[in-house]
Amino acid sequence: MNHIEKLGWDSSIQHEDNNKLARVIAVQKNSYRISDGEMEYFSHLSGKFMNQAYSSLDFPAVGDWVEVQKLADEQKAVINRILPRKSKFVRQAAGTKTEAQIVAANMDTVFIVNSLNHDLNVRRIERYILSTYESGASPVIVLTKKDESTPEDIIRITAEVEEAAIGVPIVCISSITGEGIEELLTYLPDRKTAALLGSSGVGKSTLVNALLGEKVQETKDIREADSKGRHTTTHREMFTLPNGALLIDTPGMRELQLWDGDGAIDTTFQDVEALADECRFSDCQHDTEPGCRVQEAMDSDELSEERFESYLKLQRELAYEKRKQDQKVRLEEKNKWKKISKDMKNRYKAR
Ligand SMILES: Nc1nc2c(ncn2[C@@H]2O[C@H](COP(=O)(O)OP(=O)(O)OP(=O)(O)O)[C@@H](O)[C@H]2O)c(=O)[nH]1
Ligand SMILES: [Zn+2]
Repeated sequence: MNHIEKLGWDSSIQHEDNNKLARVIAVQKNSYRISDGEMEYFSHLSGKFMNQAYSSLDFPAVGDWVEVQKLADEQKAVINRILPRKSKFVRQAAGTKTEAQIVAANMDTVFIVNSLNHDLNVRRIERYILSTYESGASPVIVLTKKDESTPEDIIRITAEVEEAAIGVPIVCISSITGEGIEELLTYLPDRKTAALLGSSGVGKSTLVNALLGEKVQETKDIREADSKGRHTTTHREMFTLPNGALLIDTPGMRELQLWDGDGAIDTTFQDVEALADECRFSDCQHDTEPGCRVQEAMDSDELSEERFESYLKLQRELAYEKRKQDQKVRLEEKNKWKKISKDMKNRYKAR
């Protein structure tokens, strides 16, 4: 097997020189740790790359495949470009600015991690499922801390989640006792990439350690004892598991804003969409129209009102985000041309 295949490279994709390929395994402040499956390199972006990067989405993220120039003796490399992404999980960065951030790239599966024992919010899970479909990956729901939950709680919570996650696998695990880990591994085959996503404290890093069989990720208890007061996973990283799968750990997200929404809402809310298809009027607003199948389903408790509310809310939010993005794209396009024309003027002056 080729070295880069160990990192999940799909060898059916032709590349002029496999020796120039590497995968981003960690993003630090101004550098990227990359691997070619044999060796790790500290790398930075080439000048040309920097000149052509206009938005945060143009910069490398964990899981990205990059084309590089290696300086093997020094374990350093220069990144020349990012290869097209087959999937990417995008979220709005913290703060108020509309700046998108890629949390993980080129993953096959997203593990939506939630803890069974506190603060489980099905509406938030719906949001994550939607974003996962948007990302181009398949969702799997992981409910952690099974060892701290009663069998009754597990049954009740799983049923609740099932209702909001139609067709999405659900796995209950404990990283302490190892329960459910075997089942989870069936979603983590050799050379496939998965990303762990979920709020802070749900047990992502503990799971990584359990899967690796060693402590590589600092977990909360250690961090709390740490006098420096660090309290979140500071560097997200990609790990190769003993079975050959690749796993991306990400820092906990407080909130998840929606990004782009093509078709993802239909998949996430296929039950609601199927009902809506049966309304008498094709432009039914599911409000007070006669022959509304959605209202009928809510009256007979076939569909929960909370789920329908959530559907409407996410739809509104998507429409809002879409407008905001369109505006941003227009602005970026304008700035890009401004920059290009300035570059040209400078070059002209230099002659
Ligand atoms: N009982 C029990 N506790 C767990 C389990 N998994 C994680 N924990 C505990 O939950 C706390 C948070 O776990 P972390 O792994 O640090 O959570 P995280 O999701 O990585 O958090 P961030 O890095 O902030 O995103 C720690 O105290 C863990 O020991 C589990 O399966 N059972
Ligand atoms: Zn209707």
